[in-house]
Amino acid sequence: MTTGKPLLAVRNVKLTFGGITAIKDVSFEVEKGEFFAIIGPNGAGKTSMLNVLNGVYKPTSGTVEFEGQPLLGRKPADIARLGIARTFQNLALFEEMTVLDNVVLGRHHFMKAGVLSGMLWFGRARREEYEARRDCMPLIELMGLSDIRNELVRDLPYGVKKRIELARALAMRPKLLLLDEPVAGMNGPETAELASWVLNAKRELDLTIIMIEHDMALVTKVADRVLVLDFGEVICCDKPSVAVNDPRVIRAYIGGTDEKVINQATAGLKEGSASTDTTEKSASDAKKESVSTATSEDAS
Ligand SMILES: Nc1ncnc2c1ncn2[C@@H]1O[C@H](COP(=O)(O)OP(=O)(O)OP(=O)(O)O)[C@@H](O)[C@H]1O
Repeated sequence: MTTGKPLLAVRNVKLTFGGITAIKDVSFEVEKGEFFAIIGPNGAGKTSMLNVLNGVYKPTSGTVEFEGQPLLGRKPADIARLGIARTFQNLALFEEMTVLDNVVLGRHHFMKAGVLSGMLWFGRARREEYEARRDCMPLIELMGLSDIRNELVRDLPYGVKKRIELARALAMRPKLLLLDEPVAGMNGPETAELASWVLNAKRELDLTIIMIEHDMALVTKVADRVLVLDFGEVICCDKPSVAVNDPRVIRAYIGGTDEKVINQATAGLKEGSASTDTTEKSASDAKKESVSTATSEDAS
């Protein structure tokens, strides 16, 4: 983690939809290199916040700065060009295209010829497409997708599809990666595996990450800090080990004050922070796998 100016500064952001206030006066900063999580009960304003950060929603008031530059008023594509990429809760891959083609799509906002002529494969588009494919190969290797790069996405398991989506976001060469519930719908081993790929990519590509996630076990394992929202307000912003002990956080999750229920909820929240062994081991395995893949491809 670095000191000095934050990579991202969100100040006094408010967002309303008609009579509904989704975000109320939210402020926080994210340092370069941080793994920052946003959690909170359903309807707390997490997705709305992510949509503000990548320009889909324009807040009613407040400011957002990325590397000292104002983000508000910019279109999502401009924000992507500045270095903020995003994955989605629901898979948004092209099932009838190959793994490589899907990842290359992440490069298209850098290309001048446009997606359609790129697909039709002529003129400048042909050269740009070739360069985009070449640029994506190290990422394909880093994400352990080399062996299946020419397979159709529709034939692949869900966990691999999530990894492809991650690779496509990385193809945008982001400085800040926004992850929207990356392990939603996954079981324990699938979650641990995807977490290892995310941590591997973060380390290798020097990324800063903001992740929305309901899985507290994952949050406590990977996040440096966690912002807890409830009804659009910040109720805690601290290390996961501190957040899971904060009575406001526990109350927000269980919606009551009964001592016995709070103790049970506390135990549940803390479970995730008990050990980091599985994720760290998997991350190191993932790294080894990607390095060995790259080595064997180089040799052939
Ligand atoms: N486009 C919209 N139009 C109207 N209301 C919206 C819109 N988007 C979000 N909201 C409202 O804003 C509030 C916050 O929603 P948001 O989706 O950001 O919460 P969340 O924390 O991401 O919830 P979940 O965990 O269920 O995804 C909710 O009351 C929601 O109904």
